[in-house]
Amino acid sequence: MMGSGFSGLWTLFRAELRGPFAPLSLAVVIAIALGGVAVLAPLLIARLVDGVVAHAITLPLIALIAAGFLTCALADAGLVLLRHRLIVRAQVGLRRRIAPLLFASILRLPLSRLRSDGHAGAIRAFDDLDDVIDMVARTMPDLMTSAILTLSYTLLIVVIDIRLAAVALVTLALALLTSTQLARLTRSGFAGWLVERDRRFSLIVESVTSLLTIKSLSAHRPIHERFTSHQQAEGGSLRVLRERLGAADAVNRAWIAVAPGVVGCVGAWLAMQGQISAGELVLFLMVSGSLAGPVGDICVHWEVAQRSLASLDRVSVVLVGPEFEDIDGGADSPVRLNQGLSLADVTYRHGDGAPALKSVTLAIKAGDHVAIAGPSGGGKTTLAHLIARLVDINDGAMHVGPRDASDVPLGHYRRRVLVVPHVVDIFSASIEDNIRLWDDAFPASAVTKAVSLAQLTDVIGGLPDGMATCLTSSGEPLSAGQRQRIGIARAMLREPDILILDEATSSLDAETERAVISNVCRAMAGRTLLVITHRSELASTFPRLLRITDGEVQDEETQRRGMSGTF
Ligand SMILES: Nc1ncnc2c1ncn2[C@@H]1O[C@H](COP(=O)(O)OP(=O)(O)OP(=O)(O)O)[C@@H](O)[C@H]1O
Repeated sequence: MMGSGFSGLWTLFRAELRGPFAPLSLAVVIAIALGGVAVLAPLLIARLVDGVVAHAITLPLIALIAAGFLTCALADAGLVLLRHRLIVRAQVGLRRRIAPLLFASILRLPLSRLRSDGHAGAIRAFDDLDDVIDMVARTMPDLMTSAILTLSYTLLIVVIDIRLAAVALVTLALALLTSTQLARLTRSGFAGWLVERDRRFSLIVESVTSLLTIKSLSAHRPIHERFTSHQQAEGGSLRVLRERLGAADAVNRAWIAVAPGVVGCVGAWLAMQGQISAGELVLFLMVSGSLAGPVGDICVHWEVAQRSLASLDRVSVVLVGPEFEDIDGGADSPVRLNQGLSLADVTYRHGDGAPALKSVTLAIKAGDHVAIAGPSGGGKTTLAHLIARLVDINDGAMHVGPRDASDVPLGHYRRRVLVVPHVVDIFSASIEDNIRLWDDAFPASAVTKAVSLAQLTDVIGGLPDGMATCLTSSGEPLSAGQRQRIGIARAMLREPDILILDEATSSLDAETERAVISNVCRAMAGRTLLVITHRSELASTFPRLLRITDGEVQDEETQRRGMSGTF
């Protein structure tokens, strides 16, 4: 029932969460005690009824039974309170430990996975995780408590009268069976609904982050219609789900409602025959009536568990899926990768499409500065991502010096080989944090130098809060070109062995671009620099030009060969 995702997640829970499971075990012990307390009240009532029938009732007996009830009620309330506290502790503990693991997993997912699944799935994984934690910490103990109460009441009615017990148990078993079977159907309904919910969520996020485009193109109406159609699709899947849940609930309640009638009639007949006393009949009716409560709860908890299991299927793919990158590998490695780069017969396809790079063979010597140009869609960014190992090559080989690039630990490789994209991701944080990316290992002087190389000193100096200025996630108050220079400063701070600028200065005016590129060339003297550009003036300032057209690379010498470093 619970699939391989469950076993993987369960192993993780067990390995990581010994602490939070301790309160859960206690909650189970309390559930057993609650089962014991629950049967005491009907026993006391039966004692009272039998006393009345036998004319043996006395005031001390009434007082004793009243005191017994009070004790039961206090014990029950105390145990329930304690159980809730333990469950909340377990829930909070599980969330505290598993959510960071999930976040770490998401950061380790290959880019191709995130692209193909869409970002909403990864973001929503945290909601899915909350569902799963609720199931482990709340639904399961609740289910167990209901099962223990059911068992206690069942034992009691079997002891009172086995014939009546058989009648009651058959009706309740039928209720359980049909409702749990129907509830299982709701799991696929939940899965369908979760997909539609994510689609709607993605549209909301994309629309909010693209407000400028929507406003400037007056596209609000069609976008709104798109939302309405997503909403309708989600409503449709929610309706299917609710109908299934409704059917399960109706059948469950019908069985539970019919059970006391059947038991009452058979019991009255047995009492008429003198086979059971009035007290026993009252006790039986009370206990079998109480039995309906936990049985109904089992059905409800089972339905809730179906939703959590649908969430579990999704979160286990992200949390314990097979594809993760070892981005911590070689964290302290001093090995430099400035030993030349070569690609032999390299082919790369995005998904199942046509190859974006076709049998590319090229060699770049250590310390070379090379321009890369070519028509849009030719494969320049793909080559950059491949060299930076943001994607894995399908065929062929890539070497850094004598070593196969894939033999270098990925984390170390990515720290030494950097790409600056033309759209720079900005975090809602200070400029300094955006450049450091919260890495305190860089000295302040290195940050100042990186800022200066990116021609940002005056820009930041002109802001009232300087480096402490907080940016929004869309980069305000910086201009597009200033944001690009934040990307350059990030790279300069990290002093890579191989740096690829992927149209990283495309938003700058010609003069500032010249100054930034000149600084970068100087800083990268003796290290490898690849500059992707659509500007022929910029490309012509490099001693070597690679032209990429339709996935094929042509190596062109520029007329200005020999000008490296004199940009
Ligand atoms: N994630 C992706 N999934 C599928 N195909 C992709 C993906 N990224 C790029 N492609 C395809 O790969 C080819 C090369 O794209 P690439 O981005 O490398 O071109 P480019 O030369 O950098 O273009 P531009 O100059 O416009 O930035 C294109 O045909 C593009 O459609």
